[in-house]
Amino acid sequence: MTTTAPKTAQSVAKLALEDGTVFTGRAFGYAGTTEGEVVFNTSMTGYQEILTDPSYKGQIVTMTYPLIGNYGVNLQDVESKQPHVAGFIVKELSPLHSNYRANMSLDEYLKQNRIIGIEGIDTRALTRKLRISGSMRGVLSTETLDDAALVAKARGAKQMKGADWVQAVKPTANYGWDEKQGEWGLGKVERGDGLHVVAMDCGAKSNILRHLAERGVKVTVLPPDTTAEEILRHKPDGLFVSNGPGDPAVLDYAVKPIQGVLNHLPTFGICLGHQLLGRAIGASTYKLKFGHRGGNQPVKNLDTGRVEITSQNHGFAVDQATLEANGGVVTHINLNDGTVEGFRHSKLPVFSVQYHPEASPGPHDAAYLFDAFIEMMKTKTAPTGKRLAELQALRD
Ligand SMILES: NC(=O)CC[C@H](N)C(=O)O
Repeated sequence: MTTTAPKTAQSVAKLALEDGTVFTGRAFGYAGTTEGEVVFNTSMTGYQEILTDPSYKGQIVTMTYPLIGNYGVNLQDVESKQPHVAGFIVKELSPLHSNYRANMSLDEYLKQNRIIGIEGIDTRALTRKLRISGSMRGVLSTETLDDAALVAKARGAKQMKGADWVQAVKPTANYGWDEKQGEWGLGKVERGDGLHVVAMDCGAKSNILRHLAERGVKVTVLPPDTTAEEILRHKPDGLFVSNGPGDPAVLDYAVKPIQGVLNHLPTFGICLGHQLLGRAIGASTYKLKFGHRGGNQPVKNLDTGRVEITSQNHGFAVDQATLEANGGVVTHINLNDGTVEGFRHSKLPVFSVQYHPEASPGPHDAAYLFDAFIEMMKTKTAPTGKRLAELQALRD
């Protein structure tokens, strides 16, 4: 389907940052005013998966890749039911889109879902600012165009540090999941037929659950403010803790049930789930200066030295010293800044990664981690870095 966007006059939009910078561009998507933490993502494609990743709640995302929207939006590649970003910034919105699966343009999709966009600003200058000063609060507006008023509003916006955004995206009731990965095909995988996983949904990306279902695992999804008793009532073979938005340091209600089952259940966590598992064993978390968001983050397996290129989206990290002081063994680090990207517990069947093995968007290098989780449910032993590398090699 190819659509040429009607050439209507576009109205002005402004992005104001808390440091006083104001960018002026063209409005697209929905009209109005929005605020959030401004963060950048370096993925070249995958804007639809990024928009619908619940972990972006409360954040205005700028794409560093300069041309966005050329393949439109389809109704299959969503990571949740609707977009969650607080606003969207691109250098150039493609004036036409073309893809056999496209149902609509990015502009139409954002209008329908009430997401405000801005295009035509220098996203490279914006990203450099965020790298140098760190992520900043910002306001995106198509209505209030007074610079001083916008900057004042940005300075009053909610801080990401200390924010519980999980409440805004968590499910309200238990549900089952049976959608599979399907057409992408995973090649040789560890089968989990007959295994039952309880997944704690803090704002889970669909592709994580698809990866589990693809391997034959029965998945029961619970809200994060559950209890250890409720998790165990389902008689699962393992617990999975999902990704999600906001600051992990304030999510005691999600840490508590995890602590209650750690001695009973093999447990795997991704991103926020990794941070919550870290907290559950006694580690602390902290905010990174500008975080890691993109599809090309290099991660090193410390046991083998092997590097994988990973998909990431996080602004907080697990503190290495408190992790190691509480039985955590660091298995992976980020090669850009040396921060913790994965750990296992020295005694318990528990491991987790800060990055996204389900990709969506991003490379599939790390999909073997789902195989490792299935193996851990069978062996009741956390995988060493060496074993992870073996599982990875099986899929090369
Ligand atoms: N993708 C995620 O799960 C993000 C986790 C957490 N909200 C962070 O920013 O670090």
